[in-house]
Amino acid sequence: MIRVSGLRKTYGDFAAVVDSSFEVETGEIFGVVGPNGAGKTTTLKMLAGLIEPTTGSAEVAGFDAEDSAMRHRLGFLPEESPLYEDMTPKSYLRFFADLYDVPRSTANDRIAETLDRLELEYRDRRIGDMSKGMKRKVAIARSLINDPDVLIYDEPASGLDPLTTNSVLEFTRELRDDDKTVIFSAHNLYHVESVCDRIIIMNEGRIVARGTVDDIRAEYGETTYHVYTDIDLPETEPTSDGRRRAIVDTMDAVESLQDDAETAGGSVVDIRTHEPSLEELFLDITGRQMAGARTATATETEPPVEEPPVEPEEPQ
Ligand SMILES: Nc1ncnc2c1ncn2[C@@H]1O[C@H](COP(=O)(O)OP(=O)(O)OP(=O)(O)O)[C@@H](O)[C@H]1O
Repeated sequence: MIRVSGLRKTYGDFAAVVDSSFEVETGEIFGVVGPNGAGKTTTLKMLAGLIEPTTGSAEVAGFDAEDSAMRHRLGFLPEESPLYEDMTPKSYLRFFADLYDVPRSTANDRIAETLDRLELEYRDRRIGDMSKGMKRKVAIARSLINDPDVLIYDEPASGLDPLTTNSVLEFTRELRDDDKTVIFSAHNLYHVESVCDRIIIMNEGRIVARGTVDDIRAEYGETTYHVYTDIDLPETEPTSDGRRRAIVDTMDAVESLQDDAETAGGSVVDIRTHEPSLEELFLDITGRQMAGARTATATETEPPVEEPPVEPEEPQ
């Protein structure tokens, strides 16, 4: 449904997106994550045909992203989406339906169904008098008014209360059942992990990891074992609930702790495996890269070490 190949965007000498390639299947929810300035919004805008790539190509729903025909197959929800505050949700959505030439009766049915699914209350209220969560729901309904195949959601649930956040995330998950393809970008990685089938992690314009969260965990993460003892050992630290715990990364280390506890007259009372969350993987992958970049820069800019002058050898 989406095919991105060698996409690159430069502003003068600065590369915001570098050689980005990925594919997204129909019905998939595909996450784009990365730290501030990683190139996520630039990527989403190139997919939405709002920014022209410097090189490379993006194909969306069978069209080149720059082809205006693609816009009819796309619903784009930008991070900031100002609405016409004096309109009611219904009149606002009808207005957008007209722009897409959706017949009035189809539009009315679609608006009612989408607002029902989003559980939007007070539909006759002026948008300007609505809460932030209600406004976001109206913007989401707008993204669906043309019944698009592809949705691009940039921070759909940012700044919403937990209840509204859950409802927006659940709504996004359900889009999969309608065979919609969703590109989903958010800084809250628990949201990303709970919604997305596959993700890319971007850093400084490049894709630095890709796959399911499990794939990324298998490639970059490390399972650790949290071993609790009923006796104080040099390897253990006190926990906030008054127990003693050691964190180790091999089963041999777990067995060695069991031996040490028994030798000291105690025992291991609990062992828990800990798989890194997407948040931990993200911090590890991007943190490692930034540390690598710092080391490289330091090496490049370090002044050459001055050699002590070589004393001429005394003739024998
Ligand atoms: N029009 C522009 N001119 C110059 N630089 C730009 C322009 N648009 C974006 N950039 C730069 O490109 C880089 C990537 O920006 P982008 O907005 O894509 O990042 P992002 O990953 O979406 O970040 P955030 O999470 O903060 O929204 C940033 O360093 C940004 O300053």
